[in-house]
Amino acid sequence: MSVSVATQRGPQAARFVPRNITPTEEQLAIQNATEDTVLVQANAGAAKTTTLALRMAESWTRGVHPAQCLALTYTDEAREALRAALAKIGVPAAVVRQFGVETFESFARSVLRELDGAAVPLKADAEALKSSVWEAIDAVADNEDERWRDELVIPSMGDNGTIEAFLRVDRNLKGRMLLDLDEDDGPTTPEHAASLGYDYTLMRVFKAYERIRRGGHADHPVFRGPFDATYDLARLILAKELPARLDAWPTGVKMLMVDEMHDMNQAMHLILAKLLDAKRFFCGVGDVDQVIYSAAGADARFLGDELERTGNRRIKRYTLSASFRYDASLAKAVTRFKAKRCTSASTHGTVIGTRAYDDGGEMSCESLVVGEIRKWKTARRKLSGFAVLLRHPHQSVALENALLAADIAYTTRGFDSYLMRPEILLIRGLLAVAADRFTSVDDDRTRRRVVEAFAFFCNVRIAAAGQEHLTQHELLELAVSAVADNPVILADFFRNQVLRGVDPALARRLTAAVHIARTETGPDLLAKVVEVLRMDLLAAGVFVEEARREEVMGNLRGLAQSAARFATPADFFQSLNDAEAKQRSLRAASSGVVVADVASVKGLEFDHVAMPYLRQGEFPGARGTSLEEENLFYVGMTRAREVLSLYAHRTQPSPFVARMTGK
Ligand SMILES: Nc1ncnc2c1ncn2[C@@H]1O[C@H](COP(=O)(O)OP(=O)(O)OP(=O)(O)O)[C@@H](O)[C@H]1O
Repeated sequence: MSVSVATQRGPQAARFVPRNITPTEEQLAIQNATEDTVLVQANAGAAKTTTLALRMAESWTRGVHPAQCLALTYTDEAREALRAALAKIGVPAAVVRQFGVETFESFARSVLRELDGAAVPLKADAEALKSSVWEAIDAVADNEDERWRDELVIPSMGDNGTIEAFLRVDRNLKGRMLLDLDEDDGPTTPEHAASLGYDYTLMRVFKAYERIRRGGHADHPVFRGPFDATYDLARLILAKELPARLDAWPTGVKMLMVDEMHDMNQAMHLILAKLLDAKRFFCGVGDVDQVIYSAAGADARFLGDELERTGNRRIKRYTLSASFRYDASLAKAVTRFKAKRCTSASTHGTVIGTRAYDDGGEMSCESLVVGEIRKWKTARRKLSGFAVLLRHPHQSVALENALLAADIAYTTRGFDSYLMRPEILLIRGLLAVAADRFTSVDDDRTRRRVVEAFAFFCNVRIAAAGQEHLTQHELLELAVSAVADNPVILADFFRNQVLRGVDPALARRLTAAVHIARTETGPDLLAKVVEVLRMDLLAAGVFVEEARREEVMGNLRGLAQSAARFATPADFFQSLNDAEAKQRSLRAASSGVVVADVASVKGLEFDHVAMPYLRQGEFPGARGTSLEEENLFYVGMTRAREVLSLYAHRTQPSPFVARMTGK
């Protein structure tokens, strides 16, 4: 029978004594655990990250150099949360810096760098990967050896929906490593694709795409997408091709940790299992109900017995039974919402408030949130302890406007301020042309981004006599800099480069949009500009993901509503510039409230969490799978320490609210 050494020795065995908290018996047991493989599965806020930090600090106190400790996570936010927990329990900043705290991806990149030889370019998003996907589609369409041509559905050029579907398959196949693990290593057939649950064409495209990405070399890709380093390293491990001697491999690491282990997918698991081939301590923590990346293959089973099944380790499970973050009332709400046991050990109270909001007026959602923040401010509480969590970025337009009008400083996480989103910058550019007032955008970086937005959405081809030796990219760079540095020439740039350098139909739409902005006034003006521009078509031309294209339209609807309050387009244009300047000065003066999407605060906590816009069709959103939406909501509500404010639509409230409050 295995008995935890910590239980035998008791709490006094711990050498590291934390600041700010008094560890419980359960925490001390993990802090002192001597088994080599420790797993902790516990509720949100039950001190998983803190206890991992305690374990790291204990090892350091016992003489393990912090650099011999490596903690891996999936996201940068989780990395940040672990470093914050180390600091909170009193580990000196210099020591915190020396601990290895990496994402699987950054770890994989650092290992592969040694093998790659030359640097492999990173293509960070769907827009950057798009051309390679089209190349792969062409390769599949042109393949004369294709045996199941009738089964292929080749999309037409420009169909971003295909790119989105492909990238989803790409991420899922790589996260799950389905093709790599598949015993049936023969050619891809329609039956084989169907048996794995994928579309045949997309599977063919995946194979072609990977050939292109590898450029004919097994071990030196031409580029990598956002999670490709994890996949490439996992493949090498699976094929037993990882060189035995690698300087970048963390041979000297004695302690290995994984935080937020529910984010693990097969590729990450292979890397972890390889790291655990060597004799080193392992502690992993997670919460199966916080799986929000299943599209990338995240699977709660990796918190199960996978390590025992695939390696020669015996798992010792420890528990952290109660949450310290929130009190019994919120723990009860978690029990109701997730149908699981959740208790609290918190010494502070948590108030859950629910307000009904209307579509506009004094009881609009943003007015209510602003009212709550004002109360918080009046009580002299820190604004940075107040987080407003949104399900969709477009919801920030009305909220940011309300915050600016109320002189409340804020920062955004997980998305840009709406003023800096490309579609809003394009509209700002058109209004600047119409009003001939580009000079009143006082930040040159914003002016650059406005000009770039023209190029981005309109696919402008720059003509420059005498500079034919330059590429389009270089010409565009020169044009952008020239206009940003000398804003009075925006109108010339628009007339001579944009209107002449784009498709004639688009030129007509752009001209019509500027004409409306010059000649018309009234509350519907901006909606008309957006309509005549056919922003939906422009968005479809550049954004791969449908959700992103919907965000564009959502952002513009929000902008049109804001515009309705202004007498003329010039006034509205000026108000956006003023808002930007005000946002900067408020931010410089004080750290503000946090406006974030839920995923970007996973692992973090705030004294006050506000969740606005809880309406049917918004949260849960129409798109996501219901379990993932439910997990997102659970992550959001469990970020709160003292106050959780929920704002539910008066006539169409989100069903999640009733489920958690029981009313
Ligand atoms: N023994 C303790 N006494 C009081 N507070 C504690 C104790 N241990 C941890 N905490 C506090 O409880 C809160 C939640 O801890 P932590 O963030 O580690 O939880 P978690 O389980 O990792 O959360 P999540 O599931 O959201 O990632 C933090 O404020 C932490 O400082």
